[in-house]
Amino acid sequence: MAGRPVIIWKQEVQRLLRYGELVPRLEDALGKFSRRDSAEVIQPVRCTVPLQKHHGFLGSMPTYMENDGVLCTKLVCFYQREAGSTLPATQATVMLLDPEVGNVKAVIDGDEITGMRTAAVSAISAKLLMCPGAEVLAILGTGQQALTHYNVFTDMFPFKEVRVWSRTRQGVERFCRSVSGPVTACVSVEEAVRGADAIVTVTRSTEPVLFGRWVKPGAHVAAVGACRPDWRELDDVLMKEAVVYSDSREGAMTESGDVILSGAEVFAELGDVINGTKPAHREKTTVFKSLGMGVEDAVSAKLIFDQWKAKGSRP
Ligand SMILES: NC(=O)C1=CN([C@@H]2O[C@H](COP(=O)(O)OP(=O)(O)OC[C@H]3O[C@@H](n4cnc5c(N)ncnc54)[C@H](O)[C@@H]3O)[C@@H](O)[C@H]2O)C=CC1
Ligand SMILES: O=C(O)C1=NCCCC1
Repeated sequence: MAGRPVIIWKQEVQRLLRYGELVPRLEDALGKFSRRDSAEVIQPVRCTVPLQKHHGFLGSMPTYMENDGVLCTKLVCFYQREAGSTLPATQATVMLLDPEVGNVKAVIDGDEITGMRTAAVSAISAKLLMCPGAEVLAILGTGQQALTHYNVFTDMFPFKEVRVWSRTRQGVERFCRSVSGPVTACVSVEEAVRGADAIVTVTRSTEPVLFGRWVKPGAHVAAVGACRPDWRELDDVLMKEAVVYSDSREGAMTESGDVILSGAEVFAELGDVINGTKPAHREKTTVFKSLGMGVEDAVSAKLIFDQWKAKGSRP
């Protein structure tokens, strides 16, 4: 019989997961996903159950990577919170299973994984699609994802200025206090994004907050929020003018209001660019529409579990 699953809590995940190791594994996983070889990766579009009374959704994200011996699923609840709510926008748990026997090997806190792997994939999109010599980054939103995006973007790229905008002054002030590097607080989205080379949208908005008329031609946008078919963060002008990339074409066509409601075409997946089967249009305005994928959680969970076994849990 299989032993009991190990439980890996948030502090352990924070100790074990490092962008330097995570980013190359995510690039590899995105490439494998886009090859659509079912002997390599099986990852359906997220199955979502509405939690109508609570204005939320339960998402189930199973993934099997046969050659890597990884069987994993994430359960994530995400909500449309009232302005001012102190409850989290998302809560996640990741389970790593033994594909041969079927037992759960590890139950891992999913919040840190979701924060770090989402930001790391956005940074990969910028690595592939942002114009060379980018100097200004703008972040719209000041929650969990804003923080992980700030950390990995400033780690991977030499921005001269990072601007941040939130709906509330308190949100921006809290964010500025929580980051370890320089940041410029902005009072409007327009002020934050005018002239920016890279823009990250990490809000819970269900209406467009970023308008194409403010976006510098050639800028790269990583659009992370609005993960329901009737939710928006970007307007039609931006969606139609930009070359649109996504993590999963099927995911974008099923879950992204920005893609579905604007009628924009998804030009390529990030994995297609990584595999060299589609070009990276760095010279054009680009949008990476992120929905989040099970393969990203699966490689993160394997990395954490392998590290946990090698280094042991903290006494
Ligand atoms: N693409 C992906 O893989 C993932 C996407 N997400 C999505 O990313 C977004 C941000 O997530 P977290 O940072 O965890 O949430 P959070 O609740 O920590 O932060 C959300 C931010 O959005 C702001 N906000 C809320 N309503 C707004 C509105 N109507 N207009 C403008 N700003 C508004 C809040 O003030 C806050 O600054 C959410 O939409 C979430 O569902 C989260 C995880 C993974
Ligand atoms: O991939 C994820 O994890 C999520 N994506 C969309 C919103 C909630 C979490």
